[in-house]
Amino acid sequence: MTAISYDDIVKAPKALLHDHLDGGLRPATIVELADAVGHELPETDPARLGEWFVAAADSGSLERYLETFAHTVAVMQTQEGLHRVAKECALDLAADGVVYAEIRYAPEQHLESGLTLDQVVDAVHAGFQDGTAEAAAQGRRIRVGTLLTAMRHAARSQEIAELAVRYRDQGVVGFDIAGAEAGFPPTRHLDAFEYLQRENFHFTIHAGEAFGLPSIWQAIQWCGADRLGHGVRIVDDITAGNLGRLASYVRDKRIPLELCPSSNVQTGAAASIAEHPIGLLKDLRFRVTVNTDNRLMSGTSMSKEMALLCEAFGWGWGELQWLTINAMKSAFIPYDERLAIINDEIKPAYAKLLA
Ligand SMILES: O=c1[nH]cnc2c1ncn2[C@@H]1O[C@H](CO)[C@@H](O)[C@H]1O
Ligand SMILES: [Zn+2]
Repeated sequence: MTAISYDDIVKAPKALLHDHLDGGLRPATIVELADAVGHELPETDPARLGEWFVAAADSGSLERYLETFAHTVAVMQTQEGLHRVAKECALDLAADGVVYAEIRYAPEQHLESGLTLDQVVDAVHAGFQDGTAEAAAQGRRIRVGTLLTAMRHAARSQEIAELAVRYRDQGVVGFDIAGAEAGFPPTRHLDAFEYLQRENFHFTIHAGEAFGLPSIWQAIQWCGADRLGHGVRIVDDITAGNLGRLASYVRDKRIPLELCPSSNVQTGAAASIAEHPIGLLKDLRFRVTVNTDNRLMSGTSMSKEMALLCEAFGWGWGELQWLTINAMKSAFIPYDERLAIINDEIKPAYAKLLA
């Protein structure tokens, strides 16, 4: 099999389920916005600032990785800042060949200058609308939905869950919790998850990234998560190819794993891409998806993550199609819309690549 080129991967349609809005800013935009609001940055040259983020996030600890977000969240406190970041996010993903994306952020982190939760969501959605329209005008079709995240150390999850449901017909497709995992089990937010289930709404939970099986078990069996954010530590329940009860449940129920290889290497959840459990989980036919998590902090993109996996595991178009269809099957938009993207866009494009 001939190796696939990075440029060809960029052109192939891709689907992205796990990407943080505040983890994907363009360095040059951070510099400009920080200047406007008087926020002090560790570097003011865009190229060096980009390198600073990757190096600082390359810490081996989720807690230290998360500290870098202070500099992105600081410049996302106005409607203009939020609008610009969302618009550029849609444009950057479209330019990378992403045709479907679910982008998450925590509205409660953007209230420091007096915006209301509704103003935050409205500004982000206007940005995504303008970004997708501009991408379409350039001949690139992308659909973007948002997930509203509640911070797991905070106590606003019920409020954010209600906000997500209120905006369900205006671009919000799901809910999530994020932040430091150890010490903050998902059951702290059980009320919010029970509310979302009664509303027939969708949610994913960051679990099994910096903490192991108990976190995954709670996310699924107590909270009812539709998908697992990361979930990579499910391998702790697999011994020499034999699945324990929790790993079996996750595989049998086809619970999607939102795996983020580069991010996991930075936070110490995996030693390297080549040693990342994604290889094993794919061979065992879990519902594996590939994601960027934070493009800025990992210096990555969907195409880069896929290229890294092709290089590490010898994967080709067959595997990339499988990952892409897995992601579309696991998306939070209605079934008929998912099917249309799979049948009208993904399958025809990969059929040509596979030919
Ligand atoms: O991989 C991750 N694990 C846990 N929390 C994360 C990760 N990436 C980002 N955030 C957190 O989610 C917030 C909202 O987007 C970010 O501000 C960051 O604190
Ligand atoms: Zn994440």
